[in-house]
Amino acid sequence: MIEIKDISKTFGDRQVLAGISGSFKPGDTSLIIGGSGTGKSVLLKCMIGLIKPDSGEVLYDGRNFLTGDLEEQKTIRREMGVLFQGSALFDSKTVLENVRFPLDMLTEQSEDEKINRAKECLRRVGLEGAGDRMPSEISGGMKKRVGIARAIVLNPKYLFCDEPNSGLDPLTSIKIDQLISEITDEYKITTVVITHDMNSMMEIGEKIMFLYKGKKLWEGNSNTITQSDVAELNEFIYANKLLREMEK
Ligand SMILES: Nc1ncnc2c1ncn2[C@@H]1O[C@H](COP(=O)(O)OP(=O)(O)OP(=O)(O)O)[C@@H](O)[C@H]1O
Repeated sequence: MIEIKDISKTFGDRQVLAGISGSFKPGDTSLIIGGSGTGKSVLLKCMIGLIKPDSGEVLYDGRNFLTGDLEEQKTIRREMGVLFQGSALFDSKTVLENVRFPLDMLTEQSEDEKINRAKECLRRVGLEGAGDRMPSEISGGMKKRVGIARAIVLNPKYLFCDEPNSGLDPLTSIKIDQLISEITDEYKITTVVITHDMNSMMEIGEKIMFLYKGKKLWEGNSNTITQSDVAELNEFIYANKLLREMEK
């Protein structure tokens, strides 16, 4: 379980996050949604320790990530998997080398153990046999899968995905969403996904948090999202639908 309490962040004279609180449960794929520039990525970065909030708390199963001692922070960091926007693969490494990279950096496992674990993760994301290929030789959807395999290679308790659907066609997007959701459920991971994608909201939104100008204006799930009486959320959904219609 991840709990965030009253997170605020200001850059210069611009307040980007204004007291955000909420919780995320194991086995749930929780979504953070909202328009461009509303603070989604900054919130995610505060949660994973890439940005220090001005105030507030981030608790990982009760452990305070921001004020805990360095050893504890390191332990929590090792329990996180992150799928970055654009997959962030190393172009000069093969698919298998990309997936085993966290094992090389953070474990003392033997060569065989690392190769076997990386292969196991590639198998889990449906890329068995693609280990020797280079990132430039595979599709965008496959790259996301490699990114997911790398994010789960250390068996994370917490998984963070920043716009996992960006740049993908609708069908591939759905498959990637399903994969993230299945893995979350299977390993009882606490997963937090930032997305703009309306399909994702309807398909995998077990918990959805809507941000608007740095504030949490609404919280619910895919069943309740279309019944909200929050005007800003309704506008966001409407704009999303319109965009989707125009793309057809
Ligand atoms: N390191 C930084 N320094 C200064 N301002 C920043 C920094 N990071 C983000 N911002 C600003 O904070 C605001 C929120 O940015 P953020 O990236 O969180 O938006 P977002 O909701 O993720 O948007 P998008 O969907 O377009 O990615 C933006 O105005 C951005 O310019």
